[in-house]
Amino acid sequence: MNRCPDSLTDLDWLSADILLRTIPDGVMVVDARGHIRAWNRMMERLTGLTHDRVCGKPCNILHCNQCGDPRKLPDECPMLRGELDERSIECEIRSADGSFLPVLRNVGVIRDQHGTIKGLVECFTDLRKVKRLEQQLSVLGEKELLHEPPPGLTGRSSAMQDVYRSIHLAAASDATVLLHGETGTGKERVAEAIHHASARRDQPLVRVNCSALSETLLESELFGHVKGAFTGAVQDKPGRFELANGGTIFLDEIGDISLLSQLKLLRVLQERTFERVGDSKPHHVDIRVICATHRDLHQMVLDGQFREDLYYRIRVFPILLPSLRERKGDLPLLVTHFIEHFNRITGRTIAGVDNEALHCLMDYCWPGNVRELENAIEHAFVTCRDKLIGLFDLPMELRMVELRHAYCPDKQRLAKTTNNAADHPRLDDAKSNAMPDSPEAFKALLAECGGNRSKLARRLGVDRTTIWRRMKQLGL
Ligand SMILES: Nc1ncnc2c1ncn2[C@@H]1O[C@H](COP(=O)(O)OP(=O)(O)OP(=O)(O)O)[C@@H](O)[C@H]1O
Repeated sequence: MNRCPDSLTDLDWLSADILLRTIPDGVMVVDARGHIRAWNRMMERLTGLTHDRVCGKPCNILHCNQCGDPRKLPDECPMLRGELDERSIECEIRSADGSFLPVLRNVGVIRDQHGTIKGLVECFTDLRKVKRLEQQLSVLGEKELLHEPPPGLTGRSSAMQDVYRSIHLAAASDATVLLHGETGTGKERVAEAIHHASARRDQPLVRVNCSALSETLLESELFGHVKGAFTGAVQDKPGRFELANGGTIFLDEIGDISLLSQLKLLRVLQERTFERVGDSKPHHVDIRVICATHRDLHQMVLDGQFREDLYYRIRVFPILLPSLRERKGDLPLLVTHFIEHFNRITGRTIAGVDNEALHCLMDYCWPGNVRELENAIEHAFVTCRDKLIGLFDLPMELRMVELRHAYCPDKQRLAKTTNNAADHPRLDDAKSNAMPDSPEAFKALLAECGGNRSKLARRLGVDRTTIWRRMKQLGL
C-alpha cells in the first residue's frame, strides 16, 4: 500500500500553480504587507474580479465586513501583525458587481524558518447556498412554531394557520383589529386570544355586544353616565371604555350600530377621550380596540350605512375568519374537541362519531359554522346511547339533503363568485348528493348503489323512509 507522503517534496510535478488551480475553493495569498500575490480561478469565479485586476492590490479591496473599516490598511491586520496564527470566520466580501457575498474565510499565517511572517494563505468557501437554506429553515421554523393553535382555538388547516399568524402579529402591537367573518366562525375566541397573547393580558378584556344595545343605551354603556343624567341614573356609573382602561375593549357586531353612535365612537377611537353622559369632564383612556362583525362593512360604506372614516379607523389590522366550509379538513378535529368538551361537562365517555355520521357532518355546508357544529354535537349527546354518535343522533337539518342545501346561505354566491378550482368540487359534490327529482335520475343513482336502497339513503344522508317517500312521489 502506498504511504501518504508527509511532505510534498516527492511530488516534483506538483507546483503551487497546480495546487491553486485544482483547489475547489477560492484561494488568495497576500504578502507581509497585505498585498495580493496569488488569486486562483475559483476566486475569480466567486467574486467576478479577475486576477489581473486584483494582483498587487491591498487585500482591503475585498471590503470584508469582518475586517472592520475597509479603508484601514491591511498591515493593521492582527494576523499580519502576528497576533493570530489562524482564523476561520464567516464574513461577506464585495464582488465585482458591488454585491456582497457570504463566505467562510479560513486564514493561515505563512512564516519562514525563522518565524518571520511572510504572508497569509486564505481560503474562501461560498456560503450562498447555505444561507439560502438557513433562511428557508428559519421561515419553516417560524411556521412550525405557529402550528400550535392559541388556547381556545382548534384547527390545523392552512386557513387557520393564517389566522394564528395574524393573532401573533396583532398581539405584538396595539393596532386596532377588525375581525370579520360569518357568524360562529370564532371571532370572539380570536379577540380573546389576541388579548391573552398581548402585553395587556393582565388588564381587563371588556366585551360589548353592540347589537344588543339601543342607541341611547349604547352611549351610556360605552361612556358611562353621571347621577341624574337621565331618568333612572341614580348614581354615577363608569362606562365600558373606562372599565377597559389599560386593557382591551372588544366591540362585537360593530356593523349594527347607528350612524349617530358611529360618530361618537369615531371620536373615542381617534382621541381615546370621551365624556360620561350628562357630564362635560373629559376622560382619557389607554385601550386596545378589537372590533368584530359578520357584515360586509365595505358594502355598508358604499350603501351609506357605515361611516367611511370609522371603517378605515377600525380596519387597521383586519383578520378574516374562514367559514367552516372552507376548512372542512378541520372538522374531525373540531368534532373530537367538542366530544371531549361535552364528555367533561356531562361525565359521559362517548368515543367519537361513526362513519355515517362523519360523512353527513362532512357533507353539510354549516351556515352557522363552528357554533352550529358545537350545537350539533351537544344535540347528539342528548340522543346518543352508545359509545359512538350515529347518523340519527345528529339534528334533522343535517340529515335532510334538501334542507342541507336550502340552508346554505351562500350557495348561490359561491357558485357565482368562485374562480377557485378547489371550490368547484364542493358545489359538484353538493349537486351530486342532492335528492334526485326525476325517475330516471333516481334509478341511475340507485343503480350506482347496486340497487340497495339503504346504501342510497346513506349516500344521500337521509333515512330510508325518505327514500320510500320519494320513490312514491316519482311513481316508482
Ligand atoms: N376554532 C375554534 N375552535 C374551537 N371552538 C371554536 C372555534 N371557533 C369557534 N368556536 C366555538 O364556536 C362558538 C362560536 O364562537 P364565537 O362566538 O367566537 O363566534 P363569532 O364569530 O364571534 O360569532 P358571532 O359572529 O355570531 O358573534 C363558541 O362556542 C366557540 O367556542
